[in-house]
Amino acid sequence: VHVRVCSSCCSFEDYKLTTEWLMNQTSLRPKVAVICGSGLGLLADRVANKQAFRYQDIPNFPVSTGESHAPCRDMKAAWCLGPSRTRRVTPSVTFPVRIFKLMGVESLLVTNASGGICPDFKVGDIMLIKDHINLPGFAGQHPLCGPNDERFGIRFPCMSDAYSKELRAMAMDIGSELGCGGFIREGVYCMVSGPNFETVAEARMLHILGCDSVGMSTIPEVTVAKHCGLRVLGLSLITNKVSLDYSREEKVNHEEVLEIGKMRAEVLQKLVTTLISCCQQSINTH
Ligand SMILES: O=P(O)(O)O[C@H]1O[C@H](CO)[C@@H](O)[C@H]1O
Ligand code: HPA
Repeated sequence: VHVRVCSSCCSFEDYKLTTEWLMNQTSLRPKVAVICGSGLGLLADRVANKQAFRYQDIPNFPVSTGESHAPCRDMKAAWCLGPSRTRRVTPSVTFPVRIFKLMGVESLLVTNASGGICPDFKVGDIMLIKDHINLPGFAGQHPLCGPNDERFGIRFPCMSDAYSKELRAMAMDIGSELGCGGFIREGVYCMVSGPNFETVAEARMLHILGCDSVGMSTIPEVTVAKHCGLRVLGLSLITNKVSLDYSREEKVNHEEVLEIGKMRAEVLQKLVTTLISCCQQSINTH
């Protein structure tokens, strides 16, 4: 398995080859792409007009190496990346994002599971990601490290508006129409590298830093998407409450994360499918 160290480790020709291969395999040209988080693979089941590819069949695509902490996710449906065995800090997770861009995608919907830090959040809430803190990025694990390819974007991209305000407003409206406005929130997502869940001291630090939820993914994809000019919407399902208190007995585990994903699958499916058509419409009318 060839694991790329950062997005610049692939040449533009590598990206082009993969794009051309995919475009020769399908006549579908979606404008919206979706990346599914842990336990959220069912989102792909509702995609109409599906054509599925296995990662290992796609030239240059990062291949998953195992059950956990693997560098990529399965491709479940057209321009819809299925859930990981966990995508995290390994930068090859961003390879598909540039392929989306070259294939004509304009908006990216990312979903993930995360632990709620904001005391007001409840398990099962859906947090629209308003902003993020890229902790691995601070430590030098950044998907845009290395030489910059101007054909994708500029050397020093602005990230202050990484998550589209317009798409967030659209998600809020759709959520209310679908009757789930009561558990849609907005907040700041923080990425840690994992794979362990946070200690109480770490969780307290994240709280002080202004994080509303914490997970181990998404920011590399969003950073690369923003760099190459995609509009991004991030939906984070709060699957557990992060312990900010030593007296709390409950212990978080991955099974619980997947379980809550299943519990919210139907609502998220409806939300995401409606969002896809509204995004598509807003692109068509621009
Ligand atoms: O971010 P996604 O892939 O949804 O997965 C989340 O769930 C896993 C932990 O249970 C971690 O990988 C965390 O990042
Ligand atoms: N911490 C980090 N990642 C997570 C969590 C969490 O509590 N829940 C789901 N993904």
